[in-house]
Amino acid sequence: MAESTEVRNLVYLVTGGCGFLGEHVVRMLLQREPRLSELRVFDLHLGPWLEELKRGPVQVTAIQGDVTQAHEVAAAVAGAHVVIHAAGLVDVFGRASPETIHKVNVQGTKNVIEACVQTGTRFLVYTSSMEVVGPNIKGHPFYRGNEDTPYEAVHKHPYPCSKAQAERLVLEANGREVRGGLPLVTCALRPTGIYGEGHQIMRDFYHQGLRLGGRLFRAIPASVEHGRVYVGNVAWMHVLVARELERRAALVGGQVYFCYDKSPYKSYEDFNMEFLGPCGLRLLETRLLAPYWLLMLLATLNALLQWLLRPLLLYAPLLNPYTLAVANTTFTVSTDKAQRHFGYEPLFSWEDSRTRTIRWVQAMEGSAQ
Ligand SMILES: NC(=O)c1ccc[n+]([C@@H]2O[C@H](COP(=O)([O-])OP(=O)(O)OC[C@H]3O[C@@H](n4cnc5c(N)ncnc54)[C@H](O)[C@@H]3O)[C@@H](O)[C@H]2O)c1
Ligand SMILES: CC(C)CCC[C@@H](C)[C@H]1CC[C@H]2[C@@H]3[C@H](O)C=C4C[C@@H](O)CC[C@]4(C)[C@H]3CC[C@]12C
Repeated sequence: MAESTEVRNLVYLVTGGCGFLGEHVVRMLLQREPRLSELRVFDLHLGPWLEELKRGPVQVTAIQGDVTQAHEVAAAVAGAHVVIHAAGLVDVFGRASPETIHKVNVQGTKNVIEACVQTGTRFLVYTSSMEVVGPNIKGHPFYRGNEDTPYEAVHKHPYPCSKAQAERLVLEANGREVRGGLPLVTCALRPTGIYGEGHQIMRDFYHQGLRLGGRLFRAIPASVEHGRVYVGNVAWMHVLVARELERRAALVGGQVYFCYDKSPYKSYEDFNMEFLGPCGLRLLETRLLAPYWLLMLLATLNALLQWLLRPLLLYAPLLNPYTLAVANTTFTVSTDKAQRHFGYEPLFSWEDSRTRTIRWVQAMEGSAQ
């Protein structure tokens, strides 16, 4: 809990503050940023849970707004000391058009940067993604890499393209003069696959398992490692780096940091089973039944069906050629840059992260327990 002895004089703005990660960032700020006086939560869709937060010592201001609307962003940013820009359109399933993804993720980020410059806000943390690096569509493994590991980043899909462009804009804006004459200080955090309470895809896998009589079928070889990080630790990294941006501006400004913790390196499905297993699901081995070529065929068929059905309905299953390539390519990070630069240590151990996530799955409606 925040210590009451500190002077509360800082105003923070969290864009996307009602999303999966955003909600954790909001709650973490309230618990762990003792200098906070006002927390502005900006989102296209406001969550009802915000109401309960308004009873604490920090003024919580809910702002229903759209990052693609420059004037709405500028109004929300004006007077804020720090902006954590987590709003984004996370879509690798073809639900939104490439134009919409670009508008929200790239134009939205431009609007946030310009708002900081115009209104005099000096500190900006951007939630980027591992996808600005990879996995690339060539299937090159990124094995326990760090921020300096060379990798052929090839962006074709609209989502990673947009995250890479937005990240570049944020980093290039570091040092720009903001209203009042002082320099803007920016950095970007790159989470790998985030998991934890509120994770929609985990929810989808769980419900799919229940529909299949408590079974899930292995599609990805167990040897493919996929980087995962607990949402509470990603939120903590945001809070910590936001706090340190002023004190360590010369070191942290313009930098990128992978988000990491002590979560084990496993395949995407084996990792999910760490939570879904204790909730009653089993992962069945089907390598002989579903070889890679068959999965690719199904993924391509899904893409074709999506295109054919688009005039009638939205068909957007989890499996498509892009998600198959991401899930089927090793991408894991091993780094201590955030620890060296701003003293980050994971707040939640792997055991805590696992327990919290299992409890959340168990509490879901229709639980197998
Ligand atoms: N989930 C992951 O595994 C993951 C991994 C790496 C990076 N990220 C990044 O983290 C950020 C948060 O992702 P998330 O998983 O919490 O997704 P999410 O969809 O749960 O949250 C995104 C939030 O942004 C809001 N938003 C979308 N369009 C908006 C707009 N036009 N104006 C204002 N708000 C808008 C949504 O309403 C939502 O609340 C994103 O920038 C995403 O790219 C996520
Ligand atoms: C082959 C299928 C059975 C399995 C499909 C799983 C697939 C939906 C998963 C696998 C990997 C997941 C992505 C990965 O964890 C990292 C990110 C980065 C982040 O910025 C946005 C989400 C995303 C793309 C995950 C989406 C879901 C993926 C592709």
